[in-house]
Amino acid sequence: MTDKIPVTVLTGYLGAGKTTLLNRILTEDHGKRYAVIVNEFGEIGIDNDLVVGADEDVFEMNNGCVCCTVRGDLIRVVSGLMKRQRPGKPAFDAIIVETTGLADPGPVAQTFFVDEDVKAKTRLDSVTALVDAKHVMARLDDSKEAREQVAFADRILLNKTDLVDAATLDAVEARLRAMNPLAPIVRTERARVPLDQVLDIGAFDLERVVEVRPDFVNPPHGAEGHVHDAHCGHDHHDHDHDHDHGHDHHHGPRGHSHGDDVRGVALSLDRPLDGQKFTRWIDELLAAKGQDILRAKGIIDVAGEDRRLVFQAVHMILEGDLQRPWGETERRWSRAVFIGRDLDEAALRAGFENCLA
Ligand SMILES: Nc1nc2c(ncn2[C@@H]2O[C@H](COP(=O)(O)OP(=O)(O)OP(=O)(O)O)[C@@H](O)[C@H]2O)c(=O)[nH]1
Repeated sequence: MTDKIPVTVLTGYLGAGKTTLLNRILTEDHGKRYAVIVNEFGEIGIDNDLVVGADEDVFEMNNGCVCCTVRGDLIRVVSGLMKRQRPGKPAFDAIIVETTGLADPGPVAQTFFVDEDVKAKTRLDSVTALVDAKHVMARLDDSKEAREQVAFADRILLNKTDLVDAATLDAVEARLRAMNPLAPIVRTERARVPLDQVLDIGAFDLERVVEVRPDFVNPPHGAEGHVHDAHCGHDHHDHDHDHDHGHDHHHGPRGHSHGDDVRGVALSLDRPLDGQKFTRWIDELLAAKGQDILRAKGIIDVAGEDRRLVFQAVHMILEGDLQRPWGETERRWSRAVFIGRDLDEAALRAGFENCLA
């Protein structure tokens, strides 16, 4: 048991603070080597690039959504990791999986029980959910995924405590507690938490999960959560995406929709943008449409600037700063992703292109 590599799954709605926690873990002086698996939205690779020191230890699942294709991806990535070795021991001390904000963590957790190879070498240590204290109430009302994430967690970090008052925090905590009576709730700002409270805590409780979801370890073919394996008689990676997974989303060529109306729009440009124009555009856009924009983020090539402008938004709350310089051989380009309801892709694209220097 103890020589199995612990796996921590980070879940939480769009913008709750998963990457913030991940970066905290990776920068802390712990002498451990972590393999990090991130879910990438579409092909433009923003998330991977926002993980500090993103290097050979960060692995991508390229699909932005944890439907069965990504579970296949996850099995492939984890199996690959297990084959690596340091002298006398595995190549990594632990694995951290950051799921997308729109994912139900159940299928990801399931991967560590269903695939024999993965099961033999890893142990699911915990599913930790990040919660955005400011926005979570509305999301618990309107998003099934947000509710699943809270219900499924072994540990909850009630994050962004700086953005709300004490009464709101108490109300949020009471609601989380009602949805998940067992998971300890830790209040955090910028996901600041002692790492021994989130890593290697042995919190995942299969019995509890099986009580809530009896099919957890062995969902039937065709059911949500089913993992295709050798017994299915078809190749997992090649199957057609249009068939019915028993849940309600599909992937388009650019956008990605989830549930009825939440979708993503990815934009990119190979020419530099005018920094002032871009700032004005994003400010005005969030002021006008911030209710519908659940999440926006991007890395911008600003004309006349050597550093990368990174912006992040959760609804109307925008943060942006100039971060590290572009590398000598790095491709300089601007990428942005918007995830929300009723997004007007053509208008977003036109607005973005209007910012060209
Ligand atoms: N005010 C405040 N902002 C925070 C806190 N934690 C994170 N943020 C900001 O919230 C935004 C989203 O944080 P991320 O860590 O990228 O969130 P995420 O869950 O990884 O987002 P997705 O992967 O897109 O779902 C960023 O701008 C963070 O700087 C906090 O405690 N307080």
